[in-house]
Amino acid sequence: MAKLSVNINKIATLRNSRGGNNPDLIKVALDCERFGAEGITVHPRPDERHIRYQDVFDLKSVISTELNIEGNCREQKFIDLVLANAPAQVTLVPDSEGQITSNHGWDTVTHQTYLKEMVSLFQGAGIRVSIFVDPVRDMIEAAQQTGTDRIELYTEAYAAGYKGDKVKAIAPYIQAAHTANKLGLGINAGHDLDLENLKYFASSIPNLLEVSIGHALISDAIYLGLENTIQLYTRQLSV
Ligand SMILES: CC(=O)[C@@H](O)[C@H](O)COP(=O)(O)O
Ligand SMILES: NCC(=O)COP(=O)(O)O
Repeated sequence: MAKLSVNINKIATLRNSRGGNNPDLIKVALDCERFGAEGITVHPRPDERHIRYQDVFDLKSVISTELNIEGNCREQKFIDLVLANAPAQVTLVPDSEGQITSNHGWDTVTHQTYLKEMVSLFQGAGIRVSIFVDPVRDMIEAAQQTGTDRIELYTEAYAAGYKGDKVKAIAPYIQAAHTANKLGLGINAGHDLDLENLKYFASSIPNLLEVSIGHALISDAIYLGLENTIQLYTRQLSV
């Protein structure tokens, strides 16, 4: 069964909107674990508009599940943050400056030499590495050449297509998973996964190891409560 890693960026966004400590990010992370999440994901960005760099240090010292730090390794501050905290996993995402949210995977063909260096740097510090990619065969094959442990499939296109034609929407992801499995790459996935589209994704992708979910899960928690919501999401994964 794939693990659920809860992305708590949105909790930090809410907290930062008033400058105080409400909601308390650390308490929410610990509660996510208590309610059944098997990992905590954060995606700090240089403007610290949601997760602050200090949050990562604070989280690392208290959480007991896997910490997954996502972000742009072109930023030296990001590299330093990851190395200083040695999370279970770092996910390399090619954010451009000022981007509202992630909107594409790495071009692992063009940037293969650079990514190889990054993978080796983080693995040398004992950190598992995952590279955020679109479900495209060439990108997955080139990702494997970097020495990465895993890929994270960028699921925005799946989520957008799910309502219209879910069979068509999942097809490139199944192909991508077969390629990754053949190459011995672990498979994570994330972006815009929600209570409606998660079960079909999880049951269609062979050897899915982890999903990271933030926006929809935190939004659902407003109506359903955090404990109930996390349990509903983990239930979708038990396929
Ligand atoms: C890589 C990815 O898809 C997520 O980490 C997403 O970027 C979350 O970031 P926001 O919460 O800022 O949208
Ligand atoms: N890696 C994806 C992630 O952490 C959360 O994405 P979203 O659920 O906020 O779209």
